[in-house]
Amino acid sequence: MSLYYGTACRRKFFEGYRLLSTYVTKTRYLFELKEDDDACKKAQQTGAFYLFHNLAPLLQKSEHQYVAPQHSLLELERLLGKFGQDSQILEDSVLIGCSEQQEAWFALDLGLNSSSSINASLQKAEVETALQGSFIKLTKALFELNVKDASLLSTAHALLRWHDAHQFCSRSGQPTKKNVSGSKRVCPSNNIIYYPQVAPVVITLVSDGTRCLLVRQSSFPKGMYSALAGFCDIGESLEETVRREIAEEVGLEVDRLHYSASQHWPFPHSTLMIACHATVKPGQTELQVNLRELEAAAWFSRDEVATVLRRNHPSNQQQSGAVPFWLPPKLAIAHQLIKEWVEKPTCSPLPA
Ligand SMILES: NC(=O)C1=CN([C@@H]2O[C@H](COP(=O)(O)OP(=O)(O)OC[C@H]3O[C@@H](n4cnc5c(N)ncnc54)[C@H](O)[C@@H]3O)[C@@H](O)[C@H]2O)C=CC1
Ligand SMILES: [Mg+2]
Repeated sequence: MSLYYGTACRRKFFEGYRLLSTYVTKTRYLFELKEDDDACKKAQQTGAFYLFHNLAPLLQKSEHQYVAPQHSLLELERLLGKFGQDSQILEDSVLIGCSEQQEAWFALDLGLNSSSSINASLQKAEVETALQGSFIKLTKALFELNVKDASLLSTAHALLRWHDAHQFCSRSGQPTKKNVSGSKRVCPSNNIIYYPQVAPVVITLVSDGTRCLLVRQSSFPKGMYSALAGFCDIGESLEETVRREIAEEVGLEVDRLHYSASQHWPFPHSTLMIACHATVKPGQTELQVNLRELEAAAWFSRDEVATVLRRNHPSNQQQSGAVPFWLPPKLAIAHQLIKEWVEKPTCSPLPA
């Protein structure tokens, strides 16, 4: 390689290699913890724990924003001791990631009563006082945190909820047993393995070239419009789901579509949001809104959407009186999709 590459190129190659190496090392470490119960137990000794109570994460208020505090195993054992509990509840913790220095991160719910734990759940208010924080519902917490913590807590929430809801084998009816990391549950009577489930959902911003289509479900917060979303049916490709959802919900046929990005979304259950841009043929834009699915759907110009993005907050809407609706918050992939459309009007579509 040195024969053909100059010094700058070589440096770049090795810098790239170093970066990749850190990521690969971390990924392999997490893989080992998921597979090896003893290694995972060992990692708990030096790891950090994020705490939940009935699926609400513990947050502490710092100067300008909320932070998700970490606790060591020792601190947790002290806390449990203070409330007269033994450490068995720690068996319910789930692995959610690790730092670059290979400090493993776990999540533990102190309020859920799992079948593997003989402990009664801890009282929320007492734990909040002891830990100088508050357990805040995820629907609120996510929007108060930085992106890294929001993503970590949303993973933790999804995994804790999945374990809470899958404690019994659907074939034998017997209690299933979680492995130490929480990457699976096994039924001891028939060895069936259950893995945490994710439901794929496509979210599509439809455009006719100059306008984009925004829709409202009756369950959305008042005044909020978003892109079209829908769960993938069994047997469908993503492209087929996009075409079906758009036809079902607004009666349009997709001409072209291209993938934009994806995001894990914890509401109402764990979904993988797959975001796409789609176009319909000019002249074929008449909406036939399916009122069983949507409350409203309408075309909006780029200028209208850009204005709403600039003022995007429900309270700003009331103050100004001029903005007729608002859009999902920055954290939601719908927001990114709409922003992308406003900012990159000329991105070239691929055939559907
Ligand atoms: N992160 C973001 O930016 C956004 C996320 N979303 C999420 O997308 C998801 C899907 O959007 P919808 O328009 O509601 O989907 P949808 O158009 O497929 O309609 C929902 C209906 O689909 C059926 N369904 C089929 N498979 C389902 C499954 N695995 N789980 C639950 N219901 C299933 C149910 O009857 C449900 O009432 C929602 O969970 C919503 O939270 C929606 C908009 C923005
Ligand atoms: Mg939908």
